Amino acid sequence: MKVVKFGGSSLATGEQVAKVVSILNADTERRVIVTSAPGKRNPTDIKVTDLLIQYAQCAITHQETAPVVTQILARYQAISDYFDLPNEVMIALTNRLHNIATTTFADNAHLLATYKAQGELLNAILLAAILNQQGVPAKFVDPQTVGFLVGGAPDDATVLPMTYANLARWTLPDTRIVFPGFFGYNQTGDICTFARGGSDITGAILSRGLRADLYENFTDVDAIFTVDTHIVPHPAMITKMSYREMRELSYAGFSVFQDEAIIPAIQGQIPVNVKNTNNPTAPGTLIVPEQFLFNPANPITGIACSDRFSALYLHRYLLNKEVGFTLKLLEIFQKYNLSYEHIPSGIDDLTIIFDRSKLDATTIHSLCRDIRTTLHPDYLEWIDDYAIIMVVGEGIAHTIDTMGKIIDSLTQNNIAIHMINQGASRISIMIGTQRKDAPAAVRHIYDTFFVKSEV
Ligand SMILES: Nc1ncnc2c1ncn2[C@@H]1O[C@H](COP(=O)(O)OP(=O)(O)O)[C@@H](O)[C@H]1O
Ligand SMILES: N[C@@H](CC(=O)OP(=O)(O)O)C(=O)O
Repeated sequence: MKVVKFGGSSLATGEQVAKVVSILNADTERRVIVTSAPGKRNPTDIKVTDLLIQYAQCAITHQETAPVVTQILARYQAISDYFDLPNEVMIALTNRLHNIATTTFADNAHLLATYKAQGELLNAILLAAILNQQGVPAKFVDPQTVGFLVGGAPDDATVLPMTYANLARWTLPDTRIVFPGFFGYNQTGDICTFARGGSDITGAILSRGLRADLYENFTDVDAIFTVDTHIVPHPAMITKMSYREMRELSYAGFSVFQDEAIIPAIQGQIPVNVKNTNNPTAPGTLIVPEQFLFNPANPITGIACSDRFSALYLHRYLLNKEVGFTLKLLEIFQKYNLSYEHIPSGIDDLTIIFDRSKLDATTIHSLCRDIRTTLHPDYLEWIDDYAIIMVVGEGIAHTIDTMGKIIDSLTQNNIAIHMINQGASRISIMIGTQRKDAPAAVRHIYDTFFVKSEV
């Protein structure tokens, strides 16, 4: 049995949904289908999830909601019209979208989560109707009815362990299942969503819970590329990679697969196949456990780059001899309810790397003030202009010259390295640079390890 997730790009229009129907028709093992909300139809389009956020914001601020509701419904109507579905389907979707406006929520965070989740929910109802009309018996399943339970923040949920027990008890019907991605229910029955891109997580949870043979993740590219195509045009494709390579690369910028989604797949040892809805016979990228031989000719699988980080640099002589310095620092972070991403350190220096999206200017200001007064560093600098490049490959642990080659490729091209750290995982090397230097740095590293690209 396969769990198949279709991303927003695969469900954005009637034409795309028709491709989804053929993909399902081509393989009866594709039993559990996870939907995203309709995504962008062109680069300037707005995803339905973003329209739903606007809808929620209008509701919270008591502004008129009719224009955005019309825009959202038009997206589903266009798909419904493509298949000439009976009116009842759109009436049901319209009622659901209007009904949430009359629901009472514990707070605005829960309101926002419920509004956002409608994108995948309505799309799952619509897709089930389309499949039935196209002769593929299918049933919409609400996550609540099978005990798909989550905890944590309403907009950043995590799956509860009992979900797996609930899924193990579920006997799948003979029809296909259409299951909305991106959200679950907490134990008080409120909708909570995963982080953005989280339909990938739903697919991985279902794959593990239902012990699928394969988790197919359909998107709009033939495979996962070795590097961002905006930086290197026509890069090499990754045919096979390990779970932990995917985890590191998605964390550092490969947005094609949500970075938390690999975890349930690892726990269940479910292989993941990223494939293209627009070219379904292409083999795509297979993500599997690490027990396969790496290519000795190239230890690198991919190079990711992200500028969503900031760094706090601290210098104090004899830091290495001072007991409790890092503990006090971590206590300050705890006071601010702040998690950090990495802490590379030297004898007298410490750099703490944060996810910039979790911090505002006021917090940064008072955090730095607290550190100065509590820890008296000789030098403290907040570095907003920070990019991280992650060079990832199972082969890194088996070679001795990879780090040297990376450093050479950057220094020979006058790119200043602010931080370099061979990850504790032994399969990644992290490099901090100024943001402006990051794309060129990625290109030079790529050209060192892969066939030179056309620029
Ligand atoms: N290394 C990479 N390989 C392939 N695609 C990538 C990579 N990094 C980022 N992407 C982007 O991920 C997109 C697919 O992910 P996403 O937009 O979430 O798709 P979906 O709508 O299917 O969920 C691709 O169109 C591409 O722009
Ligand atoms: N629709 C949600 C969840 C998701 O996974 O979407 P997509 O499959 O289009 O990345 C979002 O936009 O975040």
